[in-house]
Amino acid sequence: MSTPLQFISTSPATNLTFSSSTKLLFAPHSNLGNITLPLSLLKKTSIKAASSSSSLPPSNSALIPESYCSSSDVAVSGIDVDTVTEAELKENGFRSTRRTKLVCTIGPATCGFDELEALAVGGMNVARINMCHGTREWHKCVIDRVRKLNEDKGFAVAIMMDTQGSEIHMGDLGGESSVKAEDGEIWTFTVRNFDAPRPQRTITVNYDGFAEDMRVGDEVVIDGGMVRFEVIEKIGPDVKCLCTDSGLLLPRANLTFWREGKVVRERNAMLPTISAKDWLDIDFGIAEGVDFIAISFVKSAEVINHLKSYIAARSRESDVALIAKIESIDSLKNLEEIIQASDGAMVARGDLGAQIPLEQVPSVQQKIVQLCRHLNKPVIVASQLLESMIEYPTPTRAEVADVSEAVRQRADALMLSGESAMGQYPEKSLAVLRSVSLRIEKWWRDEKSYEVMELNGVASSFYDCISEEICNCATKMANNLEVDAVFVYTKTGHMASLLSRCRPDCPIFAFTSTTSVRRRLNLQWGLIPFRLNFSDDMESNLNKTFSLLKARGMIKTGDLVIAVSDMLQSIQVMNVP
Ligand SMILES: Nc1ncnc2c1ncn2[C@@H]1O[C@H](COP(=O)(O)OP(=O)(O)OP(=O)(O)O)[C@@H](O)[C@H]1O
Ligand SMILES: CC(=O)C(=O)O
Ligand SMILES: [K+]
Ligand SMILES: [Mg+2]
Repeated sequence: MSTPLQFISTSPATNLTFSSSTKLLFAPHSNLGNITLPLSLLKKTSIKAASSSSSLPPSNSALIPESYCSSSDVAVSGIDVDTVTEAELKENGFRSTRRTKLVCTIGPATCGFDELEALAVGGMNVARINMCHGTREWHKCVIDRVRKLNEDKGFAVAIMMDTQGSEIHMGDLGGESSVKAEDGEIWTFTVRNFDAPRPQRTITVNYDGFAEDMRVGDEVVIDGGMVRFEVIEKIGPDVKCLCTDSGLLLPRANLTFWREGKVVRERNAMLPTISAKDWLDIDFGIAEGVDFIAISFVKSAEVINHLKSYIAARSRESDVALIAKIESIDSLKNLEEIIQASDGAMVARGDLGAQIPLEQVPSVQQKIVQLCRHLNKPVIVASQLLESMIEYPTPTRAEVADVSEAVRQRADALMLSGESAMGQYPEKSLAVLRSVSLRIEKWWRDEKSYEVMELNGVASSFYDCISEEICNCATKMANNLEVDAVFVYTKTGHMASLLSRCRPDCPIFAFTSTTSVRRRLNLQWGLIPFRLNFSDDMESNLNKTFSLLKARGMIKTGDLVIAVSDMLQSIQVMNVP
């Protein structure tokens, strides 16, 4: 079997002049040095959006002027472009666009239209809803709002639904947002339900076998160590515990149990990964057409495969991607097969840090990030990235260092949890993630000092193998020739992810004909996804793209581009005519 492999150099490329493209390389970016003034960055964004279309008046409620980014605009131009990326490209040039993607958990602090819009303008690529909290009606409302904003304002925010999972957790504190437990206090953990108000210093637990399974002397660890108790007495359904480490108890916080210095796992092992409530939430997610479902406390590849066949049976059209949350000891034991079976993974450091010693979390994070890249699956680093910003407007130095490390590891995406769900400074937190990402990405490009990762082959067929080689070569050429962008024409998104996996120095413009593929690509490092109708004729695809993007001021004559496609399996190098 032979597949035609085209290696075309179109005429403008035969006399390549690098000077014009290299000038773009390190365009000064006034924001980059500023990681402690997130507010000014957000202001800058709104000015930027307004000024890039100078004839339009700035809108006061919307950060991007309405007429600048209306969906009719998008339709007329024949290409769906993310208005936030477009503004960023125009201002900073290709080389300085952000490569690391940002996920924001939506909660009471950010569920309003204005707040959601501010996050989208601030660079949110994916909105996460956590089914541990809130009602399905509440989540539906958030999904509808994000969709409406995408439609009206030309954003491309994808939606990720995160399942509750069936680990053991506390009840909801009778509506209180938090309760303080102090050292030396005696609290009761119980499986009883209360109709009347919850008695003082009483915590309900969702696991019926709780009182039976506990032993005097066991340690009860809340939310991975935010609060600790020691079991002192068992009385029927009640377990009396002494608080040994004071702290705030949050509604539905996770519980782990330690005996003789080790996590007790037997009882967790008996719980299903996907609970009855999770199945209903998954049905809801499929019906709402969410882009990603993140599965909490995955223990094996089997559950992912099972869910995939369930989704396929329920809806042939559905192409929801499954993200495996790595947050338990069991998931670490079966790491490779779980990631292989999934469409991506999340390093869920919150619960993970409750199950393994905290000092092991950094090396496990690096291992998961690297493994995901080898296996060509997007990976999200999550939890406590900017925890102090729930309360304070600036991050700690240690938090900035943690974010930097995740960017340096070249994770696909970073995630905000409480910072954006219920914190006081959601937009500032996002601005910090954005500016730290940009700064570290630029630093690594300038230094060229990052370790070159030898990537193993991932192809499962000869055809795939060709695609993979094309992407590896295109990346090498793009870096050596210092091109402005790689263009990829991809139906399924696969070739775009193979390019992303190589982490090239320039951004990747990914053209795909379906909206759902485009939104899914939003999670992947360095991809700028566009929706475009294209044919099998690369020459006409390129001409069409060039004229559409030139008309929008996103590229200009002379820009150096490498184009690859998964229809023709070709590589072309050219200057924009
Ligand atoms: N939809 C929501 N409604 C109310 N509060 C929420 C909502 N989503 C998140 N929160 C708040 O934000 C906090 C952090 O959110 P996050 O999604 O990280 O949840 P979590 O409960 O810590 O657990 P996990 O991420 O492990 O499921 C939560 O503890 C909760 O207080
Ligand atoms: C995100 C999540 O579930 C965790 O960190 O535990
Ligand atoms: K969850
Ligand atoms: Mg978790």
